[in-house]
Amino acid sequence: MMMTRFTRWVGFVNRNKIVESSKKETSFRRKTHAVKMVARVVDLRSDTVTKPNEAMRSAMATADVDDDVLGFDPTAQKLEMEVASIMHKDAALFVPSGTMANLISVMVHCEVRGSEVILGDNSHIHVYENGGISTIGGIHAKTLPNNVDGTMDIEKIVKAIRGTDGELYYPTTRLICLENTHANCGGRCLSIEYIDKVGAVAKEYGIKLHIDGARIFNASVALGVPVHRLVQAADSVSVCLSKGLGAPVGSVIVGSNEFITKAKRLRKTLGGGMRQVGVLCAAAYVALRDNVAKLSDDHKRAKMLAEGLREVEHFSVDLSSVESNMVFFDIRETSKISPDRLCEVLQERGVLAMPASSTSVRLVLHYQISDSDLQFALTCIKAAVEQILTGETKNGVVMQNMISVAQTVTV
Ligand SMILES: Cc1ncc(COP(=O)(O)O)c(C=O)c1O
Ligand SMILES: C[C@@H](O)[C@H](N)C(=O)O
Repeated sequence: MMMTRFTRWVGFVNRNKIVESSKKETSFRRKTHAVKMVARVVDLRSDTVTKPNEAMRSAMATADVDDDVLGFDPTAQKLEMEVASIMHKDAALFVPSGTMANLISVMVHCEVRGSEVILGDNSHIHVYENGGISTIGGIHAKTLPNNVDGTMDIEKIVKAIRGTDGELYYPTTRLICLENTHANCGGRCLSIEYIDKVGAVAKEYGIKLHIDGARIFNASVALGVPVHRLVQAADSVSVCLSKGLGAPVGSVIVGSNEFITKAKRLRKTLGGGMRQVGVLCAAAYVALRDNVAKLSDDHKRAKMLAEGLREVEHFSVDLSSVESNMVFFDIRETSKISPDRLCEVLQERGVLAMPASSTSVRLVLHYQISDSDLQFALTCIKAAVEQILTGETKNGVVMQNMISVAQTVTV
């Protein structure tokens, strides 16, 4: 399960981060720190790894701010109005994370005790958000199988809906959650037709539709559909600005005025009411303004990467599944190469990647990955496979791009 591997892998990367030795050496070499530096790091672990660019930092430094709890922060309000307008929804609310955005959205829709939400068994809300909708929201999750394209069978959704007129022992379904693009299904895009059909089911049964739109702009660009049309059927959407758009922090929830009013109160309850939050919103505004247009390049590079990976005989890549900025590839068991080992060797070579399962690896493109980074990563991947197959030891290998720099520090 990616979650377990993901957590383990993050721990591995942190433990092995090549950092300047802080220990003052007492030996004759004490004036010298041997710092193993990797001259270049290409980070393909996720699109959450982007760092704020100069325009974002400058906007943060000069942001017009005020107390967003006692009144409103002008920059937060500007961002919220912009996102609401783009999504063609009444209102919007800035929150610190996509996880909180989803939790608040589900809790508002399912505010009556005994509520049930229908969601995918491979959805981010179900797999990676600590079960917050249950542990904090007291909401019952009814999971349905996610298909490889990120959808859930509509017939199964209809069958799963339990109304207020149900048996005394049934919870009441009040919400359906979709995810677009779908992270664990390889960044696949849910079509307008599918979303509209699910929306029609929700309306027919008097329940709500929430879209986890952490990468909704990726879906919009990949499908060539305006984002507001893609979310038209949704009662609420959580939009991550800190993924492919590259903001350092933050998501925005959009919905009706009534929904956002309730969401704002719940955000405070959950500790998400922030004071001069305009510092963060200023960067998010730059991300929204500048980076949507760059997403198509990420998608192109994802396809180029997938094509390059197909040249490695031990890998299998389904090119048709690469619809946005993610590439998942399988490693053939006959190769005896494990995803963990491959990612470990790649890290030594300056490429960061994430195991997705016991047989697959995930690579995620973002606007801070260049064409040259892509070629470098492919070269390192092929070299890493060769290294593992030939059993060369770490010491015996001239680590490509690995340099040792003796840094003399006068103590
Ligand atoms: C599909 C999806 N939804 C929600 C989230 C949660 O966002 P955050 O990490 O900001 O809590 C993520 C990843 O982070 C995601 O990939
Ligand atoms: C793993 C997950 O939480 C994160 N959203 C990612 O896709 O990297």
